[in-house]
Amino acid sequence: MFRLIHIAIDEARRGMQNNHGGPFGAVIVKDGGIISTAHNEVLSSKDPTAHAEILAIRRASQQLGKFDLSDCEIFTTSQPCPMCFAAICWARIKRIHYGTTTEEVAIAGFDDSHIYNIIKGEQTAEVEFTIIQREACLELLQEWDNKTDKQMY
Ligand SMILES: Nc1ccnc(=O)[nH]1
Repeated sequence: MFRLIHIAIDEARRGMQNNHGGPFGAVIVKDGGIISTAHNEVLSSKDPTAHAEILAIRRASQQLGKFDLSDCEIFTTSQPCPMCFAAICWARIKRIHYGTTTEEVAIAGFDDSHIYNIIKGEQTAEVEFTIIQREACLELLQEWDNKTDKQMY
């Protein structure tokens, strides 16, 4: 348990020292064995979605050859941001072990809490939403619904 979070911390530190991104690391574990490790690579990969948890999920899925990680747990140095939490939900990971909280991460300059507040309806997003071509997009959904060989995930 402690060993696994320390692997995430070491990974985060390595990424931070190499200027790959912020101080974040993650490890995905199955039956006590490490499936993947990752650190934040937002800066080095110029990818705003390259959070440690996202990269760890991608690598674990590749490693295990499946998108369902319900038999895995994630160890992450900080409480996942809403994007990563959503990715963890899509991956069906059932247990998150984290070190620092969203509030502590915000103090370090990484403010996930405002996104959580937007989702909770406590703050308005600085993003505009407009609905366009709803009928055409509904048609697309209907096509999926009618598809007989679809694979749900
Ligand atoms: N929990 C996290 C916050 C920000 N970036 C990350 O990679 N991870």
